[in-house]
Amino acid sequence: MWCQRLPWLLRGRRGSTGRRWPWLPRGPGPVLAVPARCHPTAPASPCCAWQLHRDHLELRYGSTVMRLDFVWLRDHCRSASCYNTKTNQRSLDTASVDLAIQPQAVRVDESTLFLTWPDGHVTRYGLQWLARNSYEGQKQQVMHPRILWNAEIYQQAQVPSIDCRSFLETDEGLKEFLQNFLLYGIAFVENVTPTKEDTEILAKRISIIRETIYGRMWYFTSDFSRGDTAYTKLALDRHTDTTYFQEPCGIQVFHCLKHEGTGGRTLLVDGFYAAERVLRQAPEHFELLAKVPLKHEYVENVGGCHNHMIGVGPVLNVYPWNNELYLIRYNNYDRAVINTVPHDVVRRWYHAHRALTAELRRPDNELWVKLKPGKVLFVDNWRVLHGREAFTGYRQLCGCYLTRDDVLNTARLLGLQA
Ligand SMILES: C[N+](C)(C)CCCC[C@H](N)C(=O)O
Ligand SMILES: O=C(O)CCC(=O)C(=O)O
Ligand SMILES: [Fe+2]
Repeated sequence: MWCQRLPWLLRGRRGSTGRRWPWLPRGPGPVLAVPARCHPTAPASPCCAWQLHRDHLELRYGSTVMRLDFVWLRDHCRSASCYNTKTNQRSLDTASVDLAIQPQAVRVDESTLFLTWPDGHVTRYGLQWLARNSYEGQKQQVMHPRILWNAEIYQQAQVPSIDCRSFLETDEGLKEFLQNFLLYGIAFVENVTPTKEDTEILAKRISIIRETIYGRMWYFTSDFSRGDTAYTKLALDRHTDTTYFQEPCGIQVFHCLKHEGTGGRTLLVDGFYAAERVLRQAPEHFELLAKVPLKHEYVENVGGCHNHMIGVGPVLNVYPWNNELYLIRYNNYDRAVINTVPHDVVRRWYHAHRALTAELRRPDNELWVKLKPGKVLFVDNWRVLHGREAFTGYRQLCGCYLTRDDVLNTARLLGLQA
């Protein structure tokens, strides 16, 4: 094991003596002429040590140990001939790189890795850039910082609603709104004129509206104009929408324009909080919910509306490299026949689904709000489940779906991590 002999692993941080530790590659003879070594670095910069292997460079920078494949190192070259910094696009034809490529020479100073390739081309990498962009660096990072909540956590946080004018007219207002939205998966704008047109203006401030089979901006009342229980007065248990799309809608906007009657409160539940609890209590349940693909389906034949949508995917969708949850697909109404799961897994899946449902239904996870004209709710439909209480009387909601990429785009342009 080479690491047993590497001083930086024994000593933690590199000492201040500036002494070099020569290192010989192990295994069946040295593969490259370049000797690996731990280099002295400026006192303030993290220790850097490196070692060459047959097909990759192993580099320790601070606490990150990176294994950088030679083809990867050639492919990501940021030199003027390989990368267009005006368009931020690769110009290098990756298919022209020899898949057995090895650098001819390697050098590291306190901030930069220099590689010379067999054709004489020189590639430079900032060590910080490598630490951020390596697989190991990504693994340590979360893609989306979030605050998971139950009702108490959310209420105690006293997340403010953003005033409509500040949202529409200032970057600060918009940024605060988006920060709340990214952290909690829900956010409110208040003092909005209760019309469909004004709601559309809000939506367009952060995103492109995602047109679906329900239209672009939709209005709905309990008139059963469409083949879905949303268009009735019945209670709706917690769910995410459009689970029957290959890519469920990212965000849902709700604006209650009118309600003359009783009931009709909106229920919000942080699906990621519930999933996190399942992970802690029964990781095997979490894993099953993340692995077993299911179908959701929307079959409609009402009036002139004929639709048949199918979406396939697990209940919990995680990034494969760090297991971070990014999408929950949970809609017991729209879940289709389970016919993609082998016999011996079905029962285990039902147990896992029950465990998640039990968490989602814990009363302390339920946030109940009464939507009022003027107050617009944005829900992260990949994370937060919504439902509603049964109601009486005339109730009219308007809203739309947003494309997730465009909301995140706006957030990034304002300097937020999204
Ligand atoms: C929001 N809007 C009323 C337009 C549509 C409702 C869609 C309801 C469907 N069961 C689902 O969960 O996707
Ligand atoms: O009526 C409501 O408050 C919400 C209904 C619903 O779930 C939906 O429109 O997606
Ligand atoms: Fe819904």
